[in-house]
Amino acid sequence: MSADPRVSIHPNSAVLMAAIAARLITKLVDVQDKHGEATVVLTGGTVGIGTLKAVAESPAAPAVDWSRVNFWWGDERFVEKDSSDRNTVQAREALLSALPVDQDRVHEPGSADEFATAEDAAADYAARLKAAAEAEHAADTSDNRPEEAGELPRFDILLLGVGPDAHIASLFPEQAGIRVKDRTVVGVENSPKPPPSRISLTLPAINSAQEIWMVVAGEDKAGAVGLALAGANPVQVPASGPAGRSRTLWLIDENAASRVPQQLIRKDPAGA
Ligand SMILES: O=C(O)[C@H](O)[C@@H](O)[C@H](O)[C@H](O)COP(=O)(O)O
Repeated sequence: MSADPRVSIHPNSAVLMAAIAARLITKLVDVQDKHGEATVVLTGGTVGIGTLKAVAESPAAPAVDWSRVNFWWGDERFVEKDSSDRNTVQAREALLSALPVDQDRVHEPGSADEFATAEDAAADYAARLKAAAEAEHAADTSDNRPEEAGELPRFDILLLGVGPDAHIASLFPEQAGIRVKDRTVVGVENSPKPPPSRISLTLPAINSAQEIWMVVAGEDKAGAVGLALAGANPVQVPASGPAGRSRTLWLIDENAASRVPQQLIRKDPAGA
């Protein structure tokens, strides 16, 4: 389990999204130098999508070999595939359609015109994650190759937005999804944030990631951020649950940081 979460505070949401984009580009280049490819788990939401737009506008974006980036989503709305409500549609419009990505490496969760229920789409997404884990395991020639492939491929960076109610992905306070420990993906039928039907990685799946970046802006999130950094129970405060294997980074603006007790602001060692 990673050390305590680190916090990097930026003056406003525009600077925050540009800074996250710069970090993401650099991190993807570093991971590709080490592994030959990189895997990022994207999030929906204002900051999540705004960050992708900032990547698209960055002159440094071509430094990443986008044909060797694997894209997954932390959650998705269970609606028609081409609906503007889809996180994947918004991600394609913001960034992916402008990049030379390998479509075989873009793993979109299922949609309502492909599956009968969110639960069916969740089972399919879990199966595809497991297949990716097995392919990665088979290709691993390193000395520290694990015995078993496991259920999930290596997630190098996993981005998470946070709702005003402290939800992450589509895991909401006190709902069944945040309590699931024995599955990687769940269907959600009663999301308080519309649309109601969704697919979500579970907290154990989220916490399999090497690095988790919590990307949050706005005064309306300050309470959730304060409770999460104070270590509240993840069932009541899902944003308190994420803990990356090597790093958990809160990338927030000053408004979102406004109700975090100063002693809980453990600066990111690299500085803001
Ligand atoms: O599908 C979704 O709705 C998102 O994945 C969700 O978890 C989002 O990240 C938060 O609700 C924050 O969204 P905002 O940044 O727009 O408040």
